[in-house]
Amino acid sequence: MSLPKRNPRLLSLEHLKDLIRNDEVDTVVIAFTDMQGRLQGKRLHASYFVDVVVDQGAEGCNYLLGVDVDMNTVDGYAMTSWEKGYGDMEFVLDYDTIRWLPHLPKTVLVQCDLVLADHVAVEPAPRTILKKQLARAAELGYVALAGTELEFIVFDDTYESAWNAGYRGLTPSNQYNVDYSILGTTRVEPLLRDIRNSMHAAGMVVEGAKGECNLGQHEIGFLYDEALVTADNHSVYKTSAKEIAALHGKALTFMAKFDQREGNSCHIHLSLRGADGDVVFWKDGRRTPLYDHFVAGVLATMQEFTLFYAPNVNSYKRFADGSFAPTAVAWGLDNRTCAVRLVGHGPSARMENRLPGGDVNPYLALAAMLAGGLHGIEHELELEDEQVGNAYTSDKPKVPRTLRAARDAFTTSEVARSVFGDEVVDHYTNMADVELASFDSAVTDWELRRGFERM
Ligand SMILES: NC(=O)CC[C@H](N)C(=O)O
Repeated sequence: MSLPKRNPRLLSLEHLKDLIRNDEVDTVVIAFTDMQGRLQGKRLHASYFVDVVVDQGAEGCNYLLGVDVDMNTVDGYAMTSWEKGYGDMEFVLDYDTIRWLPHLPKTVLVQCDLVLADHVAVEPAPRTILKKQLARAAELGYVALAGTELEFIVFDDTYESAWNAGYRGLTPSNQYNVDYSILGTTRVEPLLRDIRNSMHAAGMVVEGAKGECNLGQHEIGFLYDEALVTADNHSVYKTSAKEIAALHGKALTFMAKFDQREGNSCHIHLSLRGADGDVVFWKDGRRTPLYDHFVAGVLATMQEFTLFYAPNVNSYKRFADGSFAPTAVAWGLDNRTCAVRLVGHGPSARMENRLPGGDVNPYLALAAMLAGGLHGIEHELELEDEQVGNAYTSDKPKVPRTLRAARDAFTTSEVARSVFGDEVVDHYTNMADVELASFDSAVTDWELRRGFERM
């Protein structure tokens, strides 16, 4: 077996320079993925990119790793604050990530790492966090292969009208459950096709699309790749899908739970390979001890690392019994009621983590799965017996039910502190604290509906 090759539709720097010289590219977006999983960065004129940025790099304010989703400056972060003057961090362009954004005219994207003035990596940056775990895996002789499966819900409203309506009374693009429905998905095909074909041209291997259960819910699947490539692709796809929906006059959401029907998941598939791509999870027709230790480690750390799988208040609304989203920390063979489902055999043997929702940060979730799995390998953790039958009604340990519970489990986790480091654990604990304080001060429409007249 060999490892996945670099996608031929990605561009080299030399090729990009030619395209700019021939005026086929006039805009270069440089961006990194922030804590919330968003692409943040700048649009550069292509000539400025070639003449200046390729040699000198670019900077951005370090508050980008210390704001909430509304871009409010908030307290509690060690690396960035008013006291520290909110200085710059450097964008280090990763020229292995140059790609077309085909839905935008003459535009390409370059993804970035973040370093401080002294060229030290910014520890709490999601891409840094994943790279650190990939380096740990490499030290042990392994490469991580991964795939992420994002679900989303499409509405026939624009983002602007949805915002102005307070997200009430929106029209989903399908009126009924379109799970696997060809007819139902054909209704949304102009948008889905545009996303699939754009992402193909952007250097991803698109498998296909299928309908899902909630009204207007769909999923576009991509082939697995090395974990960093998959996380990069995931970030680009998520932003592009929203941009393309907007071009179609529609809005789509990846939020974990839009309403009381099925939520949006982001199942993550992961396996290890040897450094040359050799299969290490399967031998002589069965799972290897290494595979079992890995899965045992993911399960052992699942509650402590749930903050990285379910980062928002809303993420926890998804964990409902009988919803295909997990509530039990259990593993099973092709069992969709468990948080961990083992699928495939031989070279395709892999674990599926069903915990993450569409709001997950792929770098953090992949880092958590790797950190947990490597912990299992290093400590040769024994894999418990598989869950047979319905895990929802089993007596298995439960997935944390709230962001507060996940935050407490994360911040007190010795494993988290040893594998991610105190700086990272404290940073993301603060992120959870900020979200919780904001949510605790909000009066929800649920409270108004119950309390305004009748209490
Ligand atoms: N495809 C599925 O298994 C459905 C997953 C479900 N939508 C969830 O939120 O977890």
